[in-house]
Amino acid sequence: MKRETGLANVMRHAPLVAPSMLKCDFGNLHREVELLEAAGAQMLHLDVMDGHFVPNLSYGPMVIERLRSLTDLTFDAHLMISQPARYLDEYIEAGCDWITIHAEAEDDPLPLLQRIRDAGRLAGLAFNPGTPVADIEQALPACDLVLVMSVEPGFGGQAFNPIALEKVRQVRQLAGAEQIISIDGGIGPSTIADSATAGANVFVVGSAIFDEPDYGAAISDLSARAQGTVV
Ligand SMILES: O=C(CO)[C@H](O)[C@H](O)COP(=O)(O)O
Ligand SMILES: [Fe+2]
Repeated sequence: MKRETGLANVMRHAPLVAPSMLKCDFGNLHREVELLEAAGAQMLHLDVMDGHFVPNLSYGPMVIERLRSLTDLTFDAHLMISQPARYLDEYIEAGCDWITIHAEAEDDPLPLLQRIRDAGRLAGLAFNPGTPVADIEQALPACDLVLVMSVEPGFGGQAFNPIALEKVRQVRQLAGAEQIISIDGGIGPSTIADSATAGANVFVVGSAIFDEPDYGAAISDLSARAQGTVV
């Protein structure tokens, strides 16, 4: 199966639920990927943490490269790392399809976003709850994806910060209907519908999938809520 990295994939399937591999069983990654594929997941959100930009460590390009050999699902890499310019090529070579850097990690994200696009990947820019939309506005034309953090980055299982809803609304207004807007942190049955109404079309979900016994049921329920078919 050919991997789809283009915007068309999102628009065809929107809204998309992106399981966050921060909350999976790291001792059994192959099994987790199989379960997610069987559950109908179309992408994996890969949270890369360096213990410096955020106070937590997760995994890096070597683990992602091994995951790449296990699945054709779209890889949505969320780089919570300092100096992303220094490490970017490793994530490109590891097979990440969407690559998101943090606005707080780069004074001028434009050259990096361009490097990601030049590599044929989707270029994403993430920003924290404390960062105003005005700080990323200039970079919007260079972004295939804008990732609005609805928790402080670094850990799964945190409570959703509703400040993200207003930011999603602002980004949607500034960037238009075609923009991929992802929301990340504390997304679950009680927060996904409001996030969709605000204008998000990709929903990163860790706890609300991996804490559930049936990943397929969880993803179906969340997708239905995002589409407004469950109230
Ligand atoms: O980027 C992240 C944390 O920095 C994760 O993607 C996010 O927290 C997902 O986990 P949960 O749904 O449990 O909040
Ligand atoms: Fe994330």
